[in-house]
Amino acid sequence: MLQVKNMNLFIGQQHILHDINLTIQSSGELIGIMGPNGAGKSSFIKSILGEFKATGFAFWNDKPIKQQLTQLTYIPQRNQLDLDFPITVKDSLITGYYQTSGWFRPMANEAYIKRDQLLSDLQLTDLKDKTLNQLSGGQLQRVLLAKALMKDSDLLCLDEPFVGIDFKSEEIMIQILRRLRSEGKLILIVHHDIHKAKAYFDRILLLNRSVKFFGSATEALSDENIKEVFLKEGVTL
Ligand SMILES: Nc1ncnc2c1ncn2[C@@H]1O[C@H](COP(=O)(O)OP(=O)(O)OP(=O)(O)O)[C@@H](O)[C@H]1O
Repeated sequence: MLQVKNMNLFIGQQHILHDINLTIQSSGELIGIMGPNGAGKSSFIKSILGEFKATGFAFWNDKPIKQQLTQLTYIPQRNQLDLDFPITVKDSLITGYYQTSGWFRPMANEAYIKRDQLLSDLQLTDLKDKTLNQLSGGQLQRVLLAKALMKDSDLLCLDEPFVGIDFKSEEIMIQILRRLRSEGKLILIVHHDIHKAKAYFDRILLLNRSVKFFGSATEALSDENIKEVFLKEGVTL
């Protein structure tokens, strides 16, 4: 269960998040976090994961999230990554394994098996010897997901994973995310494309500095909510 209580975030003089209260009781769900540009969607994810110093509380299964960060998965926006370090796809997945197990533990055989399975699941096997800076946006996003899945966590947070990627990569990723949902994982995805949201998400959190709506994807994206949350800000659909 994810619980966020009285969360407020200030950056300088700006009040970015206002009194966020949210409880997500779930045994496997895809949750979209949506709202107009500048609504605070990324800030919300960063606040619950302790990257931004918000007031209030964020709990995962009744324990503060900050105390269990190594067991949770966060995939930031691709444009926030430094791709200058020439690491290969296959080695990148190994760093994902060490992030959970600790750098000084020997690499277990099962980790290699898991890596090869994930490379196959995300259709990356043919790209395994390429360096990350040789990949297209969609290929790189698939690598980030595969790397994150080297860790076996029950809460996954992805920030705009589908922006600027090819159709095939999006399809491969959504199939994997649905599989994770069926395995009982809670998956939070910051997303902006209203058209695909109903097909992708079970529930949607509409955010615009405060919680505007939280409920089924169909209800969240009613004409009234779209007008209220998105169009007021001048966003064109
Ligand atoms: N590191 C930061 N320093 C200063 N201001 C920030 C920082 N991160 C976010 N903000 C501000 O917080 C507000 C919300 O930004 P945020 O990126 O969370 O919104 P968003 O809903 O994810 O937007 P977008 O859809 O455009 O990515 C914006 O006004 C932004 O300028």
